[in-house]
Amino acid sequence: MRKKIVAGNWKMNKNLAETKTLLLELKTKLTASQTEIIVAPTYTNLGSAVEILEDSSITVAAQNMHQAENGAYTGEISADMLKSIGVETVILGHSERRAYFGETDELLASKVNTALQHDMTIIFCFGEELEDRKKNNHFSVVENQLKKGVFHIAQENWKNVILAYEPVWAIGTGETASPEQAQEMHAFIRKTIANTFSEKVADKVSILYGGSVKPNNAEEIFANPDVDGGLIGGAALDAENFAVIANAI
Ligand SMILES: O=C[C@H](O)COP(=O)(O)O
Repeated sequence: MRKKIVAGNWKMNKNLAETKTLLLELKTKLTASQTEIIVAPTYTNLGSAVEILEDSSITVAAQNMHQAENGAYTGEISADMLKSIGVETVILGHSERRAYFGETDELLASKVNTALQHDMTIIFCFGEELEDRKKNNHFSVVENQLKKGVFHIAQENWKNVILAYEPVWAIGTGETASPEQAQEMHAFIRKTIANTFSEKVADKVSILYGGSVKPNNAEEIFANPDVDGGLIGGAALDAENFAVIANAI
């Protein structure tokens, strides 16, 4: 049985006080959830988030990390730093990191390696742009991102991998992939993993959908057999909305 996961990527939102308020609201609203819940506040609030969620089943992820162990990389955060405050999961490859911070497939492969060497769980994001879909290139773009970003991972390390398919045209736009488009792509991803590794790896890996998931569309997206949950942006910033989405699986 694959894990069902709903993760909230808070991006650059919520100061410390706001973070504490939202986390306390989530703790009260999500007590009965069977789904694995992950929240990714900004770096400055990760330590507080870990403390606040200590007695709950909600876990904390970082939104990014550097590939080096340590050194002269002003402004960067290492895997060891994250682990030292109790953060065991990291989002890598988000389209905003790729687009605004020049993160390439090669750089991401290196971050993936570092995170896995530290026994962290990665939420690896990828997805095509609107132009790719219009030209019917979306399958090859996604396959290429997977090949370059995660297909070098040793079979035994796939237990620490969560994939997040996020079509760039659906992120923060209010436009979402239709349930059919999401299922079609997720099935393609799973088949590609089965062909590259094994049916067992493909069956086990959770593939999340991200891109304008809201309380009113979560259920139909999550109902697809190859959609194992969601990576939620805007709607994760409100406890009520996030709880509805988390309970929609
Ligand atoms: O990481 C989350 C995704 O970028 C989705 O964001 P969104 O739900 O605001 O479209």
